[in-house]
Amino acid sequence: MKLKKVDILKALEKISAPGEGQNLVESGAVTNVQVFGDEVEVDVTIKNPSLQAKKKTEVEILKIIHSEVYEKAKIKVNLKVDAPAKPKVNQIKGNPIPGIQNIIAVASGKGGVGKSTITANLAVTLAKMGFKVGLLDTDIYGPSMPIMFDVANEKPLSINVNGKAKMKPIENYGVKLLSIGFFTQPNQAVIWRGPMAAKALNQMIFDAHWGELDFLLLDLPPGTGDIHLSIMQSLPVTGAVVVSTPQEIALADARKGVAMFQQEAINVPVLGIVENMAYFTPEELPDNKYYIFGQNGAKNLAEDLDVPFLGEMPLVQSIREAGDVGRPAALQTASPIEEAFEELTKNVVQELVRRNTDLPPTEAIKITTMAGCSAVKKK
Ligand SMILES: Nc1ncnc2c1ncn2[C@@H]1O[C@H](COP(=O)(O)OP(=O)(O)OP(=O)(O)O)[C@@H](O)[C@H]1O
Repeated sequence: MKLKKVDILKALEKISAPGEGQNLVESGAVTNVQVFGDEVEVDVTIKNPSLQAKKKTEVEILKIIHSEVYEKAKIKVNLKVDAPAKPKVNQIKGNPIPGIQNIIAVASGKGGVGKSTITANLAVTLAKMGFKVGLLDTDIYGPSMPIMFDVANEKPLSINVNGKAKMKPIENYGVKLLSIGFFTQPNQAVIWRGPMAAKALNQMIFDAHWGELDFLLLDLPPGTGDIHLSIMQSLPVTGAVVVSTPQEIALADARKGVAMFQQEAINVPVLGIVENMAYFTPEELPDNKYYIFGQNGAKNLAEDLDVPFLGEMPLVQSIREAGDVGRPAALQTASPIEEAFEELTKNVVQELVRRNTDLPPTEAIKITTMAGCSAVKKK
């Protein structure tokens, strides 16, 4: 059968690209149609860059030509994306903290997805790379950093700095740590509410002697509550990392987490999404992977939301054990876990460098190269 270009165009007038009002022909999305006998080649350019939109457009083109023109037509779709340039909205809030170059907030929508584990391991990996690192555990509901860093019984001392009393962070594995956990009894329910918690946090930031830091990591509480809003508004947060497992309910909450950072009142650039517990690997069978929470969920979410995918971390028993005994797993030298955390950390730094290049040069953002990462051997 010999197909006609005009019939193909007429069929394409019946569909539109996701998120675009006009039909494919009217909007100018179809840039070329060629027919050779029963073969059709359609060039189309859409604005929505998500994988879903691309797939949907392609499938709809095939369907409409098969149903309206010729059911055995051999169709090739050449799909391009021409996303409108997003305005740069990366505005740093709050006053810069003298000596602290970059503040990275680590968040998750859902609790228990491994946000604190990822934060602790990012911190020790950055320290191993030669960066000066601080970690502030702001999780008022379940501060876990004192245990993860094996300093649960320590109390920060008050020191005198230029005539002012300052709180001295506890240091272990090259990371300076302050946590709400240092100021609460282990068995006491934490019922600090918004303003009080925000005040305590502000003290740990502004009345602490952090010294010079390349990175201050914030372990945020799970969810998207008031405490997040006040932290983000009072601190010059350089970027946010969102942790999720590949599971549907975790992803729905991670999506809310990303939306929180991107909303106007907060407006913190999202450095990317980490997929934790991406698959289970038994220690004795390191090549076996079991996708118990589903496969690539966070990776697909990152693509869908058009934010960077920073990497995946397997579910490994020794990561949990290392957290429980207070020695983050990334400290196990020459292990696959150490390598995986190095890869993840490099991706975070790379995204941060990219963000900093885009951002206005404020005091809060100074790291503009990955020089420090050269300490880590490339695979
Ligand atoms: N990749 C992993 N492999 C094995 N165990 C993990 C992994 N990531 C986290 N865990 C374990 O899962 C549990 C929950 O992790 P973690 O406390 O880091 O989560 P969270 O998201 O910070 O939780 P919340 O914010 O609700 O307190 C911990 O016991 C931790 O050791």
